[in-house]
Amino acid sequence: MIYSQPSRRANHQIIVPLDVPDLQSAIALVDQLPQVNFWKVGLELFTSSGPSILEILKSRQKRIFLDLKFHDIPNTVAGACRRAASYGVDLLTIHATAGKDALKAATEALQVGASQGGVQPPKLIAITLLTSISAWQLARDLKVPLELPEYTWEMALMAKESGLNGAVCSPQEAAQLRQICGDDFLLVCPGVRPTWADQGDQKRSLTPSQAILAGADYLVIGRPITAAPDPKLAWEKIVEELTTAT
Ligand SMILES: O=C(O)c1cc(=O)[nH]c(=O)n1[C@@H]1O[C@H](COP(=O)(O)O)[C@@H](O)[C@H]1O
Repeated sequence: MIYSQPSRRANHQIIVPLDVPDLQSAIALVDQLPQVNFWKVGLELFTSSGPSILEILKSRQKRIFLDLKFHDIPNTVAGACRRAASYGVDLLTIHATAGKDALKAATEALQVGASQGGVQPPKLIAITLLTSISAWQLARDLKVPLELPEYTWEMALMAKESGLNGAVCSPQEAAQLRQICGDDFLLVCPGVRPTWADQGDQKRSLTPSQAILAGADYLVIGRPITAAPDPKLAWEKIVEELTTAT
């Protein structure tokens, strides 16, 4: 089944990563692209600058995807999730391969952390398989005997059964995950590349319009926008593509 989203939502469906080395560069990017409603704070920026960027984004009424990709034993993951939930962010990531016990501990810890912080808990979404991994690498390097699509379905289903709100998947798997996991399971797709952008290290990509038509709720699009000669123009081209496609 093909899903489509109302076009007026196009500029709310794009999440732009702040993949920059420090707070100053992050603020400069946020200032350069006031049209962006949803920003992602990931490992590079959080490692260099800690949580201060979160308050800055909130003071500008931006939505926040805190992409820390937790992957550890249940007790450690739960502690990290309690702290992360207290920040009042919208989305938070954990690797599905942390396993069922860690996923369940994470979902429970979010409730505790959010109530301690007096905020709403974030939606917890599981990384199924990084979009930089090809089918060949999955088999040869990671020694996974399942076919790649099946592996991602299994990871998404485990996440759903463990009480998570959604998954991060490549747009190439979005249509099947939507069918398998249902309409109320969030699908967040990185690895999105307009036809005019470089692939970079992404191995399983589709265009923005293909990803939305496949059933993605949100698209994470970084370098095609942030490394473009004119980031504002690149953003507008992608919004236009989404608006005409849906
Ligand atoms: O969790 C993520 O956001 C993520 C998962 C994944 O499987 N692949 C992936 O690329 N990402 C993130 O999505 C962003 C993609 O950036 P670009 O490749 O520049 O569009 C980066 O910030 C990655 O950390």
